[in-house]
Amino acid sequence: MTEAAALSVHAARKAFGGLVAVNDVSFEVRPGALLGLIGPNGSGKTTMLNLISGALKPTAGAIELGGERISDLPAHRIAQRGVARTFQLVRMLPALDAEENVMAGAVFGHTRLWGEDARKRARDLLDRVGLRGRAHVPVGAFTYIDQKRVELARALASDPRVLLLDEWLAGLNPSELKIGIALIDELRREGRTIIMVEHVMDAIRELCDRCVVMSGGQKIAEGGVAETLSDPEVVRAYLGDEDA
Ligand SMILES: Nc1ncnc2c1ncn2[C@@H]1O[C@H](COP(=O)(O)OP(=O)(O)OP(=O)(O)O)[C@@H](O)[C@H]1O
Repeated sequence: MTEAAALSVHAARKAFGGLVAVNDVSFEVRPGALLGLIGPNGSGKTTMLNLISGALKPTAGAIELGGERISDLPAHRIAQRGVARTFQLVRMLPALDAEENVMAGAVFGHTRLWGEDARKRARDLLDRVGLRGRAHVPVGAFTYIDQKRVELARALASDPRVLLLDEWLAGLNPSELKIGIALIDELRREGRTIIMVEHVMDAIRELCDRCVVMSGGQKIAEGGVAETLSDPEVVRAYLGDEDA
């Protein structure tokens, strides 16, 4: 890897029996960059995020965070080193209120805070994602976009070095989508390092510095967004039927 990479993936491979879901994929993310990870359904994107976060162990290859190998570590250690994520299907503790859910991120993640410090961080982040005054509502009572906001706040609560967003914009209506894109844009502007798996191409075009395209487990293209999205192989493998 180059010295400057925040995260680097070296020939990562994940096989589920005979199915190679991620097939020797390599890429890097520079500090402060927002990388889009795109590709058709089943191309291996979520598996790639699972390898980075440690939810799955690579069959081969390695992943480094700031030059240190993390791919041998269990998921909770990777979280402590500074990788936080949101999930394709929101995962939270529905009986707990928003503040408690976000505090959980502060307590278990990278920059560990306790007690009042964690509570203050949680309140600030809830304000930040647009949930001022709703800290004590159980998240089970929230609308879908508001649950997504809580999940984002939870992921941010540990001040992660790399944030992984797995289709965070999926399922939002057009006006919610604008709000969601603006929120991610704010994170980008404040210099967060982000990898976003996303099918919403407008968001990829608007937000990402670069993108990596996967198809059938392999990386088929990588580069600046405009040039990558006009690559004939990308259009054939993905955009032809998804972005018409
Ligand atoms: N735990 C697992 N066991 C077996 N096969 C799996 C497992 N997880 C994923 N797969 C398979 O690996 C392939 C890649 O799946 P993955 O979810 O990573 O794709 P994706 O690009 O994220 O798709 P989508 O855009 O639909 O979310 C698929 O064929 C999927 O069925």
